[in-house]
Amino acid sequence: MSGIRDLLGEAISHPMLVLGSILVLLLTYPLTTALYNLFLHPLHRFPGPLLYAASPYPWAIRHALGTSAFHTERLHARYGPVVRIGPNHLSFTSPAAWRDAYNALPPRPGNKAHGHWSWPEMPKSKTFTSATDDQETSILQAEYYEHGRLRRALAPGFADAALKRWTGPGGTLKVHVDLLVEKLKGKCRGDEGSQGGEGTVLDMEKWYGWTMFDIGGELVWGRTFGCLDKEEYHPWVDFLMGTLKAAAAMVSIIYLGGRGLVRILFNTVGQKSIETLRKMTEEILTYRLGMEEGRVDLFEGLLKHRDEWNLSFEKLSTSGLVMTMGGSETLASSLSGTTYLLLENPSTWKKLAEEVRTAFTNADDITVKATAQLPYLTAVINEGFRMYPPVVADLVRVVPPEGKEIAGHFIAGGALVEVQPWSANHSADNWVDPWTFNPDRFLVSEEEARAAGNIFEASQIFSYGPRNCLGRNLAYAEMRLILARLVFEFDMELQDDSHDWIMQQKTYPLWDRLPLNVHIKPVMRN
Ligand code: HEM
Repeated sequence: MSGIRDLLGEAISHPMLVLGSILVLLLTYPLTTALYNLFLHPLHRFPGPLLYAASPYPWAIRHALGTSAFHTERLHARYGPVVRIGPNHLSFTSPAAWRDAYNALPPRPGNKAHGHWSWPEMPKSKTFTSATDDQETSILQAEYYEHGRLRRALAPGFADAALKRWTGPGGTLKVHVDLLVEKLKGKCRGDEGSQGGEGTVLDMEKWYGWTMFDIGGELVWGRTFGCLDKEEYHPWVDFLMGTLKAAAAMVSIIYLGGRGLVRILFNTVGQKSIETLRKMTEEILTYRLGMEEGRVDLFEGLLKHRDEWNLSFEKLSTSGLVMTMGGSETLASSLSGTTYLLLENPSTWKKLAEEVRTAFTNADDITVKATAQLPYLTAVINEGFRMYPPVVADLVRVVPPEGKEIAGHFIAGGALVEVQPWSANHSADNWVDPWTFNPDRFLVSEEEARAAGNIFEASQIFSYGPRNCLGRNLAYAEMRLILARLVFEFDMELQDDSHDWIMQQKTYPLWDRLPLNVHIKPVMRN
């Protein structure tokens, strides 16, 4: 006994031996974890690169760098419709996966009452939705019961009656589209008195962004941000867009188990930014709260329940912020992406111009209702959504404890699963020539398209199921109105420096859009 004690004492007193033991321990843990992930983990049979199966680092690093969505698509092209992109993380591309992972779960024994303990839907992964535990939740992060309540409260703001009011004559949308067109014509005129016959080169990405945030400001906060007028982003919008990269990095850190570190970052270096955002939002929200009751906008539904549900100032701020970003940033992407795709494929622009310019002779006749009758315009929008989905990834769900079948595979409880719109929308399993911008594929019925190899159901850019996008109809209305009006008013040509615009960008997982330089020239009419 004393021999062993002596031996241990001698070992501990030898610094090299102590250092060596610590090193071995440090190496053993990740090594055994990697071996477990590769050979014993419940997901070990799913295909994917060994490094991604063994360790969460490769995915996390790519996510923080904004390259994970493009890379996941390449992995699907190599490994098929299901790929293991992290030790406990699967990505799917098949349409069935949308249904299986995002729909409400059917009632099952022990789950009849949909009580608090049950899993009525696969919940969103908190790694992706909540950076800290003390954050106020918006509809995006809210859990099942709170989510249902918030969704019901917000729904009237998205109903047809509200939509008609904004899109009709004198409505917010029309006013802003008129302003956009006037501004662009002004830019083309340049010198006073010129008719703008030569046109000019503009960064359309910015013009779309300014327009969409001005509309978003009106619909959520009751006033425009004045971006179009000033031709620059409002500081609040600028600030919010600047946080996307940091948010992606936070997700990566949490993915690696560093939630504690994120909390520390929030409470130290992040404090100044949080305080700035709080102050700016306070001013905007105070203005909205001072407006008359009973407004028809996206926020009123929530305000109606303010006292009943004891909604805090923070809670209202977070909700307004999420709706502004969700409704404006996404549409700025779609308008920019669709314009780029049309101009990169001039025959599609020509076909759309023919349809719009034949249907209308007067700009005032271009309404949401009238543009809904243009089949090629709708096909262009759907194909633009497919090829440049504004939310490329990160709609991650957690499999319930008992496990679940997804797209024909049994997945163990606790696994993270997702369908990444970028991958599903570029999969050759779902589309013929997936990298070709071909709006014609959307001109036929769903059955005919399927027979030809195009599965419409695979493109779910608004997500799927009870948590899908509330703003879908509004998004279509805005896309139709703005695209039709611009095509009616202007000829456009892509500048050389904007070719290959999409693939040069990063995703966080919203697009970090680059300037889209377009030569625009007003269409001369008698
Ligand atoms: C092309 C445009 C748009 C796209 C691609 C889009 C996409 C999405 C996606 C993918 C989600 C689900 C997010 C998640 O599960 O975490 C979502 C939710 C949501 N979107 Fe949109 N969106 C668009 C436009 C809009 C607009 C114009 C509004 C209006 C403000 C809006 C409001 C919302 C709201 C309130 C939710 C939360 C729904 C819920 O959780 O029940 N979106 N959107």
